[in-house]
Amino acid sequence: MTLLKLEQICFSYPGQAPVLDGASFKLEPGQRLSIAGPNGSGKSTLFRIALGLQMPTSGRVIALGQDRRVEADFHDVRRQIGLVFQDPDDQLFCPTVAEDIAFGPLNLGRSKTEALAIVDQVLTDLNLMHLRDRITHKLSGGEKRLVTLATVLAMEPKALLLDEPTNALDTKNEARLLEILQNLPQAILLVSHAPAFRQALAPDTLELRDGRLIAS
Ligand SMILES: Nc1ncnc2c1ncn2[C@@H]1O[C@H](COP(=O)(O)OP(=O)(O)OP(=O)(O)O)[C@@H](O)[C@H]1O
Repeated sequence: MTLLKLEQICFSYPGQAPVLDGASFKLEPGQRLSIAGPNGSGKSTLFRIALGLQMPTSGRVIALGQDRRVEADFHDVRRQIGLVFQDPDDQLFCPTVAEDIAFGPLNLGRSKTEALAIVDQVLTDLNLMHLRDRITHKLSGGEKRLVTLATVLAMEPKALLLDEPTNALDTKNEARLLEILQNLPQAILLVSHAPAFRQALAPDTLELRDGRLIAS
């Protein structure tokens, strides 16, 4: 089953020229796909539309085999397709790292013991156990980014939408993140301005130009 299919998406912010003007793509299970395009071309907007955080003016969002039209249609989508936001501060809101990672599993109905076991497992997998009890807002930018990925992986999604995941990472952590992502089973849709990172993780690239996605 195709995980995500966007068909002919059009979208404008009020009083502005259209950002998206017939953008289409699809993401299959296990697929790795990049979206490239200049600043302001609409990449983050496209991600938000894919998860129902913004509604398109026209076009179809088909996720996990079903048409998604209204807010309620997207609750299940957001559980199964994890978005790692461009800015970690949009995603981390609990006092500690462990609480932030536990939030998703608790929300899905896991017990506190189960959620804490998931926290430890995800942090161990990402080699981040040393951050477990840190105050989230006091983490460095790069640490926040890795914790953000942990919060999403804790939900065991089928796909990851990654918006500029290498932002704020030093060379060593960028290489570590790449290795982690390369070994994940999930489908990945990557937005990145770093050509080498795209090439290594998801060389199959669509270019967002004039509101449309074109194979490059
Ligand atoms: N909430 C908003 N209200 C009005 N305009 C917005 C809003 N969010 C984004 N825009 C505008 O829409 C356009 C697309 O923005 P978007 O963030 O989707 O681009 P992007 O391709 O992700 O950019 P970047 O590569 O810089 O992250 C830009 O011109 C931006 O200024």
